[in-house]
Amino acid sequence: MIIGVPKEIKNNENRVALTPAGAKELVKRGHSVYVQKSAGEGSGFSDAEYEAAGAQILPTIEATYEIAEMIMKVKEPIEPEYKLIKENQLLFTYFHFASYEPLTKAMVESKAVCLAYETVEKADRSLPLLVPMSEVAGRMAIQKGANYLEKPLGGRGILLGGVPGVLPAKVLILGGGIVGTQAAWMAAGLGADVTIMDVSLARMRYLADVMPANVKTMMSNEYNIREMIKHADLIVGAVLIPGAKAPHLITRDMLKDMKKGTVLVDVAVDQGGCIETCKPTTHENPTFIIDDVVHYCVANMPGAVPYTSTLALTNATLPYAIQLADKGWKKAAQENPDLVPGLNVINGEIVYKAVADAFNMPYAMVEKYLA
Ligand SMILES: NC(=O)C1=CN([C@@H]2O[C@H](COP(=O)(O)OP(=O)(O)OC[C@H]3O[C@@H](n4cnc5c(N)ncnc54)[C@H](O)[C@@H]3O)[C@@H](O)[C@H]2O)C=CC1
Ligand SMILES: CC(=O)C(=O)O
Ligand SMILES: [Mg+2]
Repeated sequence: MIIGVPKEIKNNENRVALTPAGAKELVKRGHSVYVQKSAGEGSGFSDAEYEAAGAQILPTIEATYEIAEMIMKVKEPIEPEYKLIKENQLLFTYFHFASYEPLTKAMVESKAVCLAYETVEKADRSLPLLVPMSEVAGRMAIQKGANYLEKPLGGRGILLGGVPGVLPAKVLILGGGIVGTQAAWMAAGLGADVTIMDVSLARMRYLADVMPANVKTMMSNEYNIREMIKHADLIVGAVLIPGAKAPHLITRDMLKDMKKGTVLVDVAVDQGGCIETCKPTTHENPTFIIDDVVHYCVANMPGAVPYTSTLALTNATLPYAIQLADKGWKKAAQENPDLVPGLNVINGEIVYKAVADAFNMPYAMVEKYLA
């Protein structure tokens, strides 16, 4: 198969979808790998390293899309890329369709095959291609939150761990999945007073077992959330309903009940956000303030730590990329059920129900393409 790896063009997105080591694995199997010039630079991989691994370097993004049967990317295509995508081309990347209707419509119109990292799902319901980036973003959420709690950046001016004789900050985490768990470990390690809210009792039982004593769990419902936000210094949004738009657990009217200088880090912003007032921001302009509450809503947080993120992401994606390249998407999905829910759009039809529902668009059963 001919594989193309374009350079990411989203603001401060320094990750790349394939390392030289990954390129070598694909080339060894007889595939042709084309990497756009300097695509790996932000992650510390030179064009020469890709060439040494058997890949070929192309000068432009246009040439990379033009030649490829499968495009391997990190972030969802953004507007300038829409016109480069070809009918029947396989796109293997994050999409987060339910949060952005123009992308969904553009991919339907392209008649490409969109296989979304974030909805590839194993039999145990885990999301193997989301997990590594959620691990990164969960850990970063506390680094960022601690930073923006500083007074000159708009925060309350409170140190997460406190000091002897002064109480630590209160960290509230909405959603105790991968992001929430990693955020809790980091905040707890710094000495904060942490509460994780989730709707899954089983998950909270697990968390109560493994977390240190400064992490508590609490059922997530509107009543409890309204009470807890009054006392929180840092709130991390980390809920997910796979493929769907995130529910708004914190609504506009709740901001007035928060303390001045509270910091909100809505990691779930890529699925639309679980805080109503959160709108996607960039690493260049990561925050805005509403009602004296600092909002941090960067949709590609791991892009800022590409050395870690590119390796973590490609460790997970490469085995699936190899199956797709060896067999083509249809046979690969027939033989590996993890890939089936990854299919979101095929030949102009939405085949992932939560995406179709998000925009009241028509939905086709994916099975029709796998027969
Ligand atoms: N902004 C960024 O750069 C990044 C964003 N993300 C996003 O972070 C979000 C969370 O991802 P993961 O932790 O991997 O998901 P996950 O599936 O591991 O965890 C989600 C948790 O939310 C819980 N939940 C669902 N409804 C809830 C409710 N009403 N109240 C409280 N909890 C609820 C679930 O029970 C589950 O434990 C996703 O939207 C993901 O795409 C992930 C990586 C990077
Ligand atoms: C998961 C995701 O959206 C990211 O890593 O940017
Ligand atoms: Mg994202």
